Amino acid sequence: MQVSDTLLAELDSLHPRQRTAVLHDGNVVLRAGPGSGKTRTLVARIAYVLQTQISAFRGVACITYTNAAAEEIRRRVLRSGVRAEGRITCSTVHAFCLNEILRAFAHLTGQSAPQAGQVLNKTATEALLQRCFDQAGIAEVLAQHRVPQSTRIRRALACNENLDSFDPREVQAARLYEEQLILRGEIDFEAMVTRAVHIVREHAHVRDLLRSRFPHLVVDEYQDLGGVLHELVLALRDLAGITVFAVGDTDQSVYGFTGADAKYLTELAGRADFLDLELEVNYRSGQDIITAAEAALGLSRGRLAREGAPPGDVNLEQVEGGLADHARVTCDLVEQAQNKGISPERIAILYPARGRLLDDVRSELTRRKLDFRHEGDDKLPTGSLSRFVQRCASRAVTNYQIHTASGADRADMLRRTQAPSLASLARAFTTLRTEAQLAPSPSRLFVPRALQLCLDPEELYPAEAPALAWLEHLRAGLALDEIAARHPDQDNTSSLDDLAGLCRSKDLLLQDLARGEEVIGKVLLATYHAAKGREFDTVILPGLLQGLIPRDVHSGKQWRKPTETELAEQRRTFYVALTRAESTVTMIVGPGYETRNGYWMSLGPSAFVIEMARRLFPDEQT
Ligand SMILES: Nc1ncnc2c1ncn2[C@@H]1O[C@H](COP(=O)(O)OP(=O)(O)OP(=O)(O)O)[C@@H](O)[C@H]1O
Repeated sequence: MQVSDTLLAELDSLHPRQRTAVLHDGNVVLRAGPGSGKTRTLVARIAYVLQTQISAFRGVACITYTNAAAEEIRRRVLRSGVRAEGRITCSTVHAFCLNEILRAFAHLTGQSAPQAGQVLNKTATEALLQRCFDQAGIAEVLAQHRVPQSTRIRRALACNENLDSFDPREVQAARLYEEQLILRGEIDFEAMVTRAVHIVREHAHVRDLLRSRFPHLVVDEYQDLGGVLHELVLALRDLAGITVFAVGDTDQSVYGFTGADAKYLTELAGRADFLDLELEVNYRSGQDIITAAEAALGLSRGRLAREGAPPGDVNLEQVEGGLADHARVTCDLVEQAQNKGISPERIAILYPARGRLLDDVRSELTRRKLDFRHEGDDKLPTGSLSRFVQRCASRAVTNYQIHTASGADRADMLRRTQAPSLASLARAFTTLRTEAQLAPSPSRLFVPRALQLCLDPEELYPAEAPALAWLEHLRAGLALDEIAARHPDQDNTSSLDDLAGLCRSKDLLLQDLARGEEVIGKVLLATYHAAKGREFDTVILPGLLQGLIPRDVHSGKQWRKPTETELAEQRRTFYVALTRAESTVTMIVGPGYETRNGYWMSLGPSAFVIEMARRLFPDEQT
């Protein structure tokens, strides 16, 4: 089979080791540091496999940590000139297990696929867990504060791991919870994976069907996925014979609190049937940034910047007062960067956790009229129906922009557009209807036609149009309420009403619904965790103060000092934040901070920054 020119050019531009990973005829583990091109290699691998290794009737399954990452990878594969629509299934592990295993094969295993409202949402999950906590006699802590811990226990149970380190009452609550799910015929996120593993292990014909549909499986951010996913990958590899391509970085493992463990990546890499490759070049950051980040991590990985890359700037700003000073300096730095011509979306302000620091930075940005987007504000409802609406909004905005552009720009915009295609929206719509067990549409053309009417630029819904009117149009045009009422995912049941409520109360514009669109022209304000996998020209890290990072951990009852393991994980999140920067990273330290209750904590700069400085400048007094 022939390789397209775009893919050939991409293969040519890769480092020989990246290329080896793409072309290897077998399982691969690619372990590499930040900015080393893991995602780029993964995208090239998917494109290469689709184009040359498998027939047009088969596809590649790609598992990512977030929906946003899944969408980004899908887009990048489509841009590589590969005819992949319908052949690439990019989703989170939960969506993969639910849609591609449980829903797809439930009927072959004597079980029924989840019915209306049987896939629990967050609120229902917490309520059920609370009942199990009550039954297990845990009165001193609310279950909603122990969800990550319960997840860890459930994962350990599913993998038959040692449970001695857990509170036996919480283990009992987790067991009760599992029993309740089965009794009630319900399923939640965690159970999707364990049940999928069970089905794959127990049913040979399911394995055969999975292998013929997806002879290749690609997994991103392997270090952040827990033991159950690892079991699934091993079952797909060893029992179903699916070829696996996994990428990850043990130094960027930051979800240990939910049971993720980088040891699974190491284990996979140690297997004889996997080619274990490492990449050493960091294509993102200058050498000074790389060296500083490794000093912060406390591990000398010896990674190198690409040849000829400027060294980058690593700055330390010291303020005299509290968090208001951090906010002021942060905004000064944003203004200076913008004055140098750096576009707002290439600047990120990253913070360790919500609290007064975030409040102060937010108010100062607003006061100075600096346009920013805080990830976490105005959160749109979760769930596949809400996501579908957002993707339609993205298409509608893009349609309008293309429609109103001049002839020459139009061709360029069509080439560069990241909005989902009509075909992929039609497919997502059909999937939603099928999942809701609604009759198929009257004709093959009905869906694209109905969608086109809702997204038609002649309707003149520009990016700045009020989102509510557009949403009502879409709801009616595609009878979305019918889906909401019958869909198994509780997340979908009220999401249309919730979306409409948000549009009304916050006067949202169409561009606010269009995923990704709103990032343009705005500085990003996000947590270290949310910045994972992304890159910016300039990164500003305010609030590097002892007590904020590293910070105490809430154990459900009270605050306590982090354990060694938790401390190491917090250090890795700081490392992740530092390594997002291409040219400049500025750390802001000071004598202390005031809490939301008004107490002054004078604990000085973060120990992570002090340790980093000591490693970088061993002869100087810090
Ligand atoms: N061979 C290469 N030549 C030039 N640039 C490259 C190469 N490989 C990757 N890059 C660029 O380096 C940057 C980082 O790549 P990518 O996001 O794939 O890295 P990553 O390993 O996934 O990073 P992280 O783990 O930090 O998320 C991107 O801008 C990418 O285009």
